Amino acid sequence: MPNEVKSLNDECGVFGVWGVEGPAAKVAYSGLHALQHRGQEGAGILAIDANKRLNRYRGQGLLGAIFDDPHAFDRLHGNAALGHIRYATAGSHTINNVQPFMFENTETHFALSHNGNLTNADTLKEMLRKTGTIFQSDSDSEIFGDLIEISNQDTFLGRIKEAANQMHGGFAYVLLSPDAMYAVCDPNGLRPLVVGRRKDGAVVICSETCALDQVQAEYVRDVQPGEVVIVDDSGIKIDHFTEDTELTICSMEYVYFARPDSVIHGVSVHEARKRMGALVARENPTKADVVIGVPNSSLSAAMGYAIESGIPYEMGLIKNQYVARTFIEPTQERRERGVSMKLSVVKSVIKDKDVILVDDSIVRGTTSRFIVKMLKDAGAKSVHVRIASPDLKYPCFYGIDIQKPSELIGANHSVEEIKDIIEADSLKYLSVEGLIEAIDLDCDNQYHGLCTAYFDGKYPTPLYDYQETYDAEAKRLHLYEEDEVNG
Ligand SMILES: O=P(O)(O)OC[C@H]1O[C@H](OP(=O)(O)OP(=O)(O)O)[C@H](O)[C@@H]1O
Ligand SMILES: NC(=O)CC[C@H](N)C(=O)O
Ligand SMILES: [Mg+2]
Repeated sequence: MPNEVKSLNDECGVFGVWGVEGPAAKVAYSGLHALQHRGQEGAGILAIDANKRLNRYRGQGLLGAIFDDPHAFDRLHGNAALGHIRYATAGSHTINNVQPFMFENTETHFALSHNGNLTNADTLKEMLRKTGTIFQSDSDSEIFGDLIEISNQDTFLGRIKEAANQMHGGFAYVLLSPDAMYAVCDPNGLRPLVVGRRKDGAVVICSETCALDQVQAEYVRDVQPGEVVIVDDSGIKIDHFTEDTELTICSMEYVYFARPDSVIHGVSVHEARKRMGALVARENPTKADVVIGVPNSSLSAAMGYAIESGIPYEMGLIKNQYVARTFIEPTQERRERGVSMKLSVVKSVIKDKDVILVDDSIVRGTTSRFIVKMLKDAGAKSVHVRIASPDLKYPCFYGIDIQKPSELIGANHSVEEIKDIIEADSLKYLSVEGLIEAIDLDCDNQYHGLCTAYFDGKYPTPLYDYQETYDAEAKRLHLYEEDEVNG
């Protein structure tokens, strides 16, 4: 496994490219490299050769290490390729679950890469099992391909649409067949997916615009909820599998997951984070000597906080560049070890100072508890923790690995208790209204275009297979009652 430390699990990255002048697999590799922050558990690239055969190379760990094998690209010929970076939300951490998945039983063979999490995967698997489907993995992602294979529709596009209508939850899929590349986005657009075009005419569909930049592709458009985008030698066509759509893209993409140089639905992630930091400062004015961020994800928010408050921004924490993200790590023990190997204090910045520590989120509390202690050990007079997103109390079922409320410190403790647990002098979060204002999507639906369920429990869809377990655990943790009290 990679030398990776992350407290919030990432979301998976997908990258597809059609019509490259030259080997498409190399373009996919570059694109996936820019998406590595979205998952560190495994990666794969598949290419379609001149004989329309699918060839794949995949492995566990970081992309660079997997493709360091001198023979990795030996069979990856052709002008179209599909890649995936995995961070597991469903299924085991095994090589069988590393994507792209290949489907070669039908006359139309194809491959797929998925970012998201299906909320009715168990029900669909049960149904598929009865039709005789033999699964190649225990991941939810392959279900789309299995549904396409059993569909009776006449055309491949018809089969894609029929299958997409049976799935619920978060899904941003890219599919590749010898005839075309397709992008399919769930009716709420929970996960990001963008289309771009290179100078050689090749079309790219991937999770974030930072990967478009990496492969010199110009942004064309975001894939919208319910859409099927079809790319073939005649160009890009837009279709849809449903018109019953409502954009509620994951707000955590803006808070934490996406790279700051990405733009999602017209909003720069870096600028949104700066506004989150500025608003948390405005909502909770506090006197202090320095503002510091927690590299990497909260640096934009810390800058925004410093500018708004007028308190100098300083580099109080250093991140070891050879250790990766913490939330993404699959076990708590590895997360804790990860944080301690990852961050260190610049003592001259901290000693005898009242410090504002800005982080983008508290999930399990591993990171903040550790950092506050480090800052105090380095001589900080006081440490005021400011979180540039609201208190994270509710699990996510759409593609982030926080499915159990019991894992979330915010679900189990009040803000006052969390402040004591992390031994901070004070602790404040951004309000949900502040978060919506900071992201400022150009969307006037009831959700302002965002899924904020992790903070307010307002899930934009039914939870299907997860509903019963969620209800039981939420009741046990008194989440509903607390919200009623809070009005
Ligand atoms: O409360 P916790 O469970 O510790 O999780 C929250 C922390 O995890 C994330 O950073 P992470 O270390 O994953 O990645 P980063 O280096 O990209 O900021 C996030 O930015 C918080 O710092
Ligand atoms: N983070 C993701 O998008 C995960 C994809 C898929 N659900 C898996 O577990 O592999
Ligand atoms: Mg962080």
